[in-house]
Amino acid sequence: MSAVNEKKVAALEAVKYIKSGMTVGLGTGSTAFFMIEAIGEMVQKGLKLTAVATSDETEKLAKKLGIQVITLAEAKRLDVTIDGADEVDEDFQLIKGGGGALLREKIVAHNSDMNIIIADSSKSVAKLGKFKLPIETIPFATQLIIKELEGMKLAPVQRMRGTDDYKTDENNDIIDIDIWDTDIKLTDLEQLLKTIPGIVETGLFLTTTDLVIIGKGEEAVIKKR
Ligand SMILES: O=C(CO)[C@H](O)[C@H](O)COP(=O)(O)O
Repeated sequence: MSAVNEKKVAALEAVKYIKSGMTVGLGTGSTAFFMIEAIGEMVQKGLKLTAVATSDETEKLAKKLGIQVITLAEAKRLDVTIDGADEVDEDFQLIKGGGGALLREKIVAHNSDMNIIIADSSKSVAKLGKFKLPIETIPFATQLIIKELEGMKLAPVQRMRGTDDYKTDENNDIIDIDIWDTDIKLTDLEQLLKTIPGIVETGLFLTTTDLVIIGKGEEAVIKKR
């Protein structure tokens, strides 16, 4: 079965956790797309919910499908957030940010009572780091941060869109780094990166995930923390 179908299988399983009256965090990316589409259908059939979007793209899609989108401040707290991931390991640790929405995604995850990650089977890994870890930086500091990360042997590469710097919804930059060979523990690496002024957020989501739903063939494999 194709990755696209596995994404859909995982998404359709995840929306079963949504109940009427909930405030739901909507993730970003091609897997989250199927979840948002399914929630749109549920809303059209009469389900009442409010949603907080993790990116401008998600907000646009949700509104188009008739989902009521509110701000995080209005929501105060979310019942459940469903989002994709670039990699997920056996300890519920993730790399996210391939789609560049890591900052809002991490804020929304932090403010959710339950976080469900949906992914196709290729995202399930024994060890994080084949996927380059995205970090979001303030443009004022980006070039100096790149130099610092080079010194840490993390092979930083600034993300581009064509010939322009890639920009996040917050108008920040993304630097993708290679953590595969680092012997620094992930929790320490996360802390270390956050001590560098100008790094706003990293794509390491180490503690927020409660449930992982992997589409494997026609089946949804559910893993609970
Ligand atoms: O973190 C993300 C966006 O910032 C996405 O969840 C991640 O990139 C996975 O995307 P996709 O479902 O398209 O593979």
